[in-house]
Amino acid sequence: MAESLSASSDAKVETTIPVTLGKRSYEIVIGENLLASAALRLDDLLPAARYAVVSDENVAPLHLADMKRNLQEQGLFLGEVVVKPGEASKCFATLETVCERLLELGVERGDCVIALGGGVIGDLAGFAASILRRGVNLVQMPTSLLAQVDSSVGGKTGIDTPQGKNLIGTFHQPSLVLADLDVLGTLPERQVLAGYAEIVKYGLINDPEFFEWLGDNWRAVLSGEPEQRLHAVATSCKAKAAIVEEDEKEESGARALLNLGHTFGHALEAYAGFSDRLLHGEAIAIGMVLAFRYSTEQELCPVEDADRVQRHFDLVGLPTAINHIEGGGPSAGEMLRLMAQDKKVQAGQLALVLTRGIGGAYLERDIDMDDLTDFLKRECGSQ
Ligand SMILES: NC(=O)c1ccc[n+]([C@@H]2O[C@H](COP(=O)([O-])OP(=O)(O)OC[C@H]3O[C@@H](n4cnc5c(N)ncnc54)[C@H](O)[C@@H]3O)[C@@H](O)[C@H]2O)c1
Ligand SMILES: O=C(O)C(=O)C[C@@H](O)[C@H](O)[C@H](O)COP(=O)(O)O
Ligand SMILES: [Zn+2]
Repeated sequence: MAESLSASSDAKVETTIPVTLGKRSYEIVIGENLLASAALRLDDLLPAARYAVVSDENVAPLHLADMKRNLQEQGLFLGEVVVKPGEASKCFATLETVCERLLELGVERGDCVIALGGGVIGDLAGFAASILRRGVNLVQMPTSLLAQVDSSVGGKTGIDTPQGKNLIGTFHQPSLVLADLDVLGTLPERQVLAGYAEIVKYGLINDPEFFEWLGDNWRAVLSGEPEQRLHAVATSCKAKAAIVEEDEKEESGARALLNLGHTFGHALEAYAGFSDRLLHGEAIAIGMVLAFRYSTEQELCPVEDADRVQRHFDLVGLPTAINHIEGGGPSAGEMLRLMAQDKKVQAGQLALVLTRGIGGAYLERDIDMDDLTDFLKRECGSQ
């Protein structure tokens, strides 16, 4: 295991990963029992701040109490905003409710919003924090596997609109990420699998050894074996931190690699109405398989690699084809219309993260739209 583990005072393991971004640098702390002791860390980090927690109706009853009590004891707790769970909360209406409630609680410029939840809460509360009084502090306390390995790191915040995914948002880096592995114990199995898709993504982008390791250890990662879970979360966070450090605002193309599978996946999520019909991790599992299959058709990627990726997702129980979507998927035409909203589009030209094989992702701006249309007609099983 590559990450350095250190025993904290109560002999729990934890590892800290720095994200080095000049004045916006912060740490990702991954370990056990972190939420209960969060108040102490926060006091060291932002000594003058008070805290308002944004969470959802699933997470708050399970995981808010200890942290809230700690903060209350020190007179640092401003209050909580609890929204409905699920992707549908990443919308203007919920953003408005969250912002207004945070203002009513008296969150000031020097105060801090804590995002306690999955990626939906991280993106929504992060966005609210970035626009409230033109920007207040943010601490990410991710409670889903997906949020611990991806969404809590890197500063992308936002909401969805009917036009597409994450089309309204900001870059707003957190001051700290506290990924408490214990809280994953209450996460439903379907959500664990969805988070696993983003873990596999790091292997597929540029780390074939990690993909290999996941091939041997996926059961332990999914079932929550502490050593393997920690290794998977820490490897993912290190990989994401390195890319974000290189290209914080997705300008050079390096960060776009984190979008492997997402141009297809986001279009599928929009088609499914940003609902439980298709979770983000499920959509990007299908999207990554499509990116590999299209790369194979373009004679960029060995067919064995594309087959291996699909077999791995099939084996773990993630969807791997458009017709796996509950209720059916979009037509090729609908897919292309939704993909055209992707934020990587420049001068109307679609860009895709393609691959030369496992670990060989790259950003391709020269997409042959006839080839892509033919590919999608076959994948969608329709015009
Ligand atoms: N900002 C980024 O860089 C980034 C990266 C990846 C994904 N995302 C976004 O993240 C979102 C997906 O995140 P997600 O998969 O965490 O979804 P989510 O926030 O909807 O959480 C998944 C479900 O699990 C529940 N939950 C969360 N933690 C729990 C726990 N410990 N115990 C019990 N239930 C728990 C939630 O209430 C929800 O029902 C998408 O909107 C996606 O676009 C953002
Ligand atoms: O952090 C990034 O950069 C990513 O692309 C990570 C993705 O997993 C994540 O889903 C992100 O929200 C997608 O970003 P978007 O800019 O395509 O909306
Ligand atoms: Zn994603």
